[in-house]
Amino acid sequence: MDTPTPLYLTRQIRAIEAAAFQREPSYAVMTRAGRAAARWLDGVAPGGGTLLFVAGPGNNGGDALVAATMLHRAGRAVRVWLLAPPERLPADASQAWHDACVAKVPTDILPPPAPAAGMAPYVLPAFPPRMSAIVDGLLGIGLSRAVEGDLVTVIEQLNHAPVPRFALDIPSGLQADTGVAQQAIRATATLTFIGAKPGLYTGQGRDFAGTVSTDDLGLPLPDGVTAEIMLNEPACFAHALPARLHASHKGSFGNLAIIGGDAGMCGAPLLGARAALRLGAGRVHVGFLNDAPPAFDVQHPELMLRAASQIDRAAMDAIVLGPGMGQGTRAQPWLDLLNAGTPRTARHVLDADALNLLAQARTPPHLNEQDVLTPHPLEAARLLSGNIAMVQTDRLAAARALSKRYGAVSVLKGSGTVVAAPDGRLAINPTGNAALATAGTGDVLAGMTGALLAQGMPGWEAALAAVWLHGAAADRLVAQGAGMAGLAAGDLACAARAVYRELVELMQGSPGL
Ligand SMILES: NC(=O)C1=CN([C@@H]2O[C@H](COP(=O)(O)OP(=O)(O)OC[C@H]3O[C@@H](n4cnc5c(N)ncnc54)[C@H](OP(=O)(O)O)[C@@H]3O)[C@@H](O)[C@H]2O)[C@@H](O)CC1
Ligand SMILES: [K+]
Repeated sequence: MDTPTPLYLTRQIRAIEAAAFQREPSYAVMTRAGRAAARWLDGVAPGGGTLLFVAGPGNNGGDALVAATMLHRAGRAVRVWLLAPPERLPADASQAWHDACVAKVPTDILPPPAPAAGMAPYVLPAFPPRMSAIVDGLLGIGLSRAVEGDLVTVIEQLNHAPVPRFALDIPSGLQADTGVAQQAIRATATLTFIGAKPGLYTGQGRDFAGTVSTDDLGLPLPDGVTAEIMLNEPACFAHALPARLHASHKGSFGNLAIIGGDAGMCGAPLLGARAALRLGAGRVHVGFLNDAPPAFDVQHPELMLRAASQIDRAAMDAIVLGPGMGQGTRAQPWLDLLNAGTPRTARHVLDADALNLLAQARTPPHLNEQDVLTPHPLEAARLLSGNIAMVQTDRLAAARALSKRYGAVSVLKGSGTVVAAPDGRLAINPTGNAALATAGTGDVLAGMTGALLAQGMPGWEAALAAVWLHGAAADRLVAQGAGMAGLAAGDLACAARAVYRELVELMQGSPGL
């Protein structure tokens, strides 16, 4: 199994670059970036037409110029639009411009976009005839402020061109550390240099970056740079997946209770419980807060349904609090039981209204690194006494702050779910898609997390595995034609089971489930 992919913040990429520039000329590194880009474009960009390279005022434009020159020399039809005065380019980009001119690459120098939109809108020239793709070398990790003025119009026009767009390093306008973008190139695919960046995978990154490939340009990590953020891949959690020995019984795979289901919301804990069953929990109980709990689940009579008050808390290995729980008087005592001084054995997953109650708690409950919080951005904002914009502006920082404040693993849901541990570990999940934007998928995730905790996985690995499997299940369903629109949360459990089985087979080399 591959080692997990590290994600680097801009300051770390700069440190790697700086160390490299001590050993070799910076233009040699740019040449490698341009060559990597040329090779990549040769493989992914449609042939038979002109590749339009759009180069900006910095070294990202330099990468584009080097790639365009190499492809031109190799006989591909290219054209470069330089949206900056050549005499003001930084040294390496200037060298790349010089080399492009010497090689007689077809180029046009366009007026630099003004920082504030003028009276007349900035209109790009007509695209080259038979243009087959646009290569985005406008802005890279040197993005220092929001995209404004004429550049907004330029990006809009490029985004409207009816051809694929290929971004070099990062789609122009996307913030590499956070995945925030007001306006950015909407790329079909991105080739990122030196190391992958978190902003390509979370927030708006997934929508703008398309398929991401990485070329490390052969640069080693210098002393003092360590990966603080990982891409959540099986290598991050597979070692902790529960083993399933032949001589085992239902007690070997844990007791899980899902507590919730106040009046009118009985479906939520059932969704979680069904998913937990499919992820291997030994016994799954559902404790309903409403007065008339259903006697059994027609779809899954294996589940044990009862009033929440009849759940034997001490017998549980894991408890999920929150699906359909509401914030009524029957819900609060379940949170109070988490106060310091109240003994408990079960690890807890807190979801939905359990999180809203947690946010209102006067005395913070006693949570630890074996417990998992699964907020969406609004719940996270409440937990951090902030607002959604604050959370979404830096999802990594928000997830880290949640874990620090509450002492538990936190799973900040949304595009590019972020998982944080109280000790500072961070991961971004690459699986999942917009089909998950439907009611009940959060209940399913909470149930899956509870199932893995009940089977003894540590909090960090259980959260990573549940998030990855949940997203991979949605990806599989969509690939099979179930969605994007219309995927039902209840569809996820069996797909997650199939993905889980394949993962275990991959790990063990034989059917494990
Ligand atoms: N040197 C090398 O050998 C290597 C370089 N590499 C490549 O270089 C890239 C980094 O290059 P870079 O540092 O020059 O920054 P880049 O992203 O091109 O942009 C800077 C320019 O944009 C401007 N600008 C910023 N924000 C703006 C905004 N909102 N709206 C408008 N303008 C804005 C900014 O202006 P300023 O902030 O200075 O006013 C400045 O002029 C990196 O992503 C990778 O592709 C790698 O291949 C490794 C080898
Ligand atoms: K770019």
